[in-house]
Amino acid sequence: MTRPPIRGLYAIADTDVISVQRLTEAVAQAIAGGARLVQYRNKTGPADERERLAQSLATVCRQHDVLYVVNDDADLAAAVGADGVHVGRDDAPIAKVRERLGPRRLVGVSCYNDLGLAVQAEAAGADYVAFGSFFPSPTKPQAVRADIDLLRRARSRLRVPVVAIGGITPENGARLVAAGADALAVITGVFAQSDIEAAARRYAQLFEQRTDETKHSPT
Ligand SMILES: Cc1ncc(COP(=O)(O)OP(=O)(O)O)c(N)n1
Ligand SMILES: Cc1ncsc1CCOP(=O)(O)O
Ligand SMILES: [Mg+2]
Repeated sequence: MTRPPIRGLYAIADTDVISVQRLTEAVAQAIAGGARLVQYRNKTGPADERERLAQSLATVCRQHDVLYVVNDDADLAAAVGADGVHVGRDDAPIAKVRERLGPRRLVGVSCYNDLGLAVQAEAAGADYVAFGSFFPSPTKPQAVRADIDLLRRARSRLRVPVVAIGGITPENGARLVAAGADALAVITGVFAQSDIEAAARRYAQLFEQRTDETKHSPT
């Protein structure tokens, strides 16, 4: 089966934002709203709970043919049959993760505001790179800030898909898509909302229109 493309709403299900009791249902709602990728981000839970939830989200994502990525932990990603793992500067190096997961699973890499890091990540075998935070993030207020122009430069320099993250709303997200973001990674804007499905739909709609800056009017 061919894998869906890395494009659209990338919903990050963070257990600091959504309770473990509601997590699986919340992810199902985000998918119903149009999320095309899901990441499981659990920085604090005990090991048995982390694994149980990782498995539960794997099942929901598989049922809906949505890409499923585990944050930080390649062993957990492999254990639950996830599509891939996302790693940053405090996590295992790309080569180690690739060795652990083999050639078929996705490896996503945080590149913050650094195009050079992304060029290196692509050369090292990353399947996508992520930049941000583009806006103040309620989840990671101390995150380094990235400039929207970075997306344009990344788009023209890289072949791998480019993900934007950090404080993204349906309003400010349109500018990121227009500048070349293939996917918008969102926590608060989806999972801290009372109607998760409706919130997800507003992001998904940003990918339904052709918003890129090369768009031209008919002559
Ligand atoms: C899609 C996406 N982009 C960036 C991050 C951040 O990863 P990292 O820098 O490793 O920070 P933590 O999320 O682990 O705190 C991400 N998780 N997903
Ligand atoms: C994990 C991460 N890395 C940079 S910002 C961020 C958090 C994004 O969450 P939110 O969508 O709530 O700003
Ligand atoms: Mg990490």
